[in-house]
Amino acid sequence: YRIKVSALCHRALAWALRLLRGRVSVKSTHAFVFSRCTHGQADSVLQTYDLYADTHPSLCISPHMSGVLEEVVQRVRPPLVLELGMHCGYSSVRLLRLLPPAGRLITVELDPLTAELGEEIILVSGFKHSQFQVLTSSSAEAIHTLPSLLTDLDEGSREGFSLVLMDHDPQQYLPDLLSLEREELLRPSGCSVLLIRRKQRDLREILDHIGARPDCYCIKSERQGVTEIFCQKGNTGLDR
Ligand SMILES: C[S@@+](CC[C@H](N)C(=O)[O-])C[C@H]1O[C@@H](n2cnc3c(N)ncnc32)[C@H](O)[C@@H]1O
Repeated sequence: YRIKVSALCHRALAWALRLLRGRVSVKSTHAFVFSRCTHGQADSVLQTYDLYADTHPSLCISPHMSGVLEEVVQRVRPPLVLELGMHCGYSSVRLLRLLPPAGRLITVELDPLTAELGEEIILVSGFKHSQFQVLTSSSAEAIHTLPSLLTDLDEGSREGFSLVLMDHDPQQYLPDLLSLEREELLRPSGCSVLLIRRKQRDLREILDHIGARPDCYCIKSERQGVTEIFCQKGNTGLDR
């Protein structure tokens, strides 16, 4: 009983602190993580982020969402991943940590300062530029530059992305998915697209579209605010 009360008190205190501290601050998130984590250790960087998010407002994906994300990365073992909405690099580090040895992440962030600080955190986590690339632009602009970027990669990666994480602007989810399809950037053998839902209505438009295209898409799972859709030309709609 005492443990339950103490856990409740901790949660109430964390909630009150987050409320008092108000808006999300990229600089304060970066400064906290940079100064307190053990440099070179991705696990320490993630733990420090979690500590920060306990008592400050944060845009990073939640621990439950992280669990779903990691499960998908371990299952898909993607050689090439696209992340739309890098923010301070929290989900980027979660992705990079579990990629196969030759795996590569391309991550997109609209805000230049956020992109710069997020990139520094990814480097502090011990990852190298041979493993990831940050594109500082809107997702729509980035997608247009991707075909030429992919031609410089190895043969396996040139086939396209086998995992895409969308956690940027929900109004862009559908237009960006359509652009990725048009530019033939999704791996023909199949691509998992993870959609982060923060508000109930976030996915309405994209899910309507997916429902109307069973030849190309199926919904694989919807858990903890993360929806996984599987895209494949000639999809039979059967569970994979
Ligand atoms: C919710 S945060 C992403 C959090 C991140 N996935 C994590 O867990 O650490 C959304 C980020 O997407 C960026 N963003 C918003 N609209 C965008 C767009 N159209 N293109 C690229 N980035 C965008 C924002 O600047 C913000 O940093």
